[in-house]
Amino acid sequence: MITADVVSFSYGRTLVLDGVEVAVAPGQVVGLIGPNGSGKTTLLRTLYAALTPRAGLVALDEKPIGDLRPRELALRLAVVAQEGSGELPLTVADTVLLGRAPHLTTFQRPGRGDHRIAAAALARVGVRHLADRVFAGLSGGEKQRVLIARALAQQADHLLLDEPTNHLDIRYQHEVLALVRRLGVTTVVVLHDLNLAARYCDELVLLDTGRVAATGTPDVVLRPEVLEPVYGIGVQRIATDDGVQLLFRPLDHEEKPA
Ligand SMILES: Nc1ncnc2c1ncn2[C@@H]1O[C@H](COP(=O)(O)OP(=O)(O)OP(=O)(O)O)[C@@H](O)[C@H]1O
Repeated sequence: MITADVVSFSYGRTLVLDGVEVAVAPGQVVGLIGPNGSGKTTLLRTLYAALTPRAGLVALDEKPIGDLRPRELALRLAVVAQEGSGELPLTVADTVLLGRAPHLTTFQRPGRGDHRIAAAALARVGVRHLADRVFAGLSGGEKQRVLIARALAQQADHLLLDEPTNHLDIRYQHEVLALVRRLGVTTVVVLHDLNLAARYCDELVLLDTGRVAATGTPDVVLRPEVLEPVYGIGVQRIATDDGVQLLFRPLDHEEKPA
């Protein structure tokens, strides 16, 4: 379980998170949604201790995250961040093997079991054929899938993902999020696509300029009266055989005479 308890954070004097509360129950997939600059990435970074809140507490199973040693944290929490993993001249196979590092002692090399786990992680995101390629030479979508494979190889019981569907084609947007759901690990995922959020998240946290504007199931949060004031866009909600779908229209356009 991961919780953010009345978390505030500032970059310099600018308050970017203001008393944010998030609680992710074991095995739950919680989506962080909200407009550009609303604080999603900043919140995610406080959840994996890359940023220290100015006030409030982030805890993993009720233990303050700041009290966990880096290796302990890496065994519990896998992260697929926006900033990627640098441009080290590593092969894809070696990049994914890095996910095994927290399971090894300082001078221990990955063993056969680690290679098997890394290969299985690559297969799960459909990029096993890229194993011998250099990571830096991959397309954006291929890189994204490899970074997700690295997180899977880490076998942590918490997973934090910042826009994991960025760069992915439509099929892999769904495959990756369906896979995340199937993993059954406690997950926080930043998503821009609200229809993906509707389909794959148990709960959503809607941020608006650093505050929680709404929280609850997709059915509760993804309503025109909730979304329109936050995003400033017209929202139509349609019930289909396949669940709720949202359609969007620019408000300005509608208000202007033809
Ligand atoms: N390193 C930084 N220094 C100063 N301000 C920052 C820094 N990183 C982010 N900010 C500001 O903090 C606010 C929240 O940014 P954040 O990246 O968390 O938003 P976001 O919701 O993830 O946005 P997006 O949807 O555009 O990715 C923004 O106003 C942003 O300009």
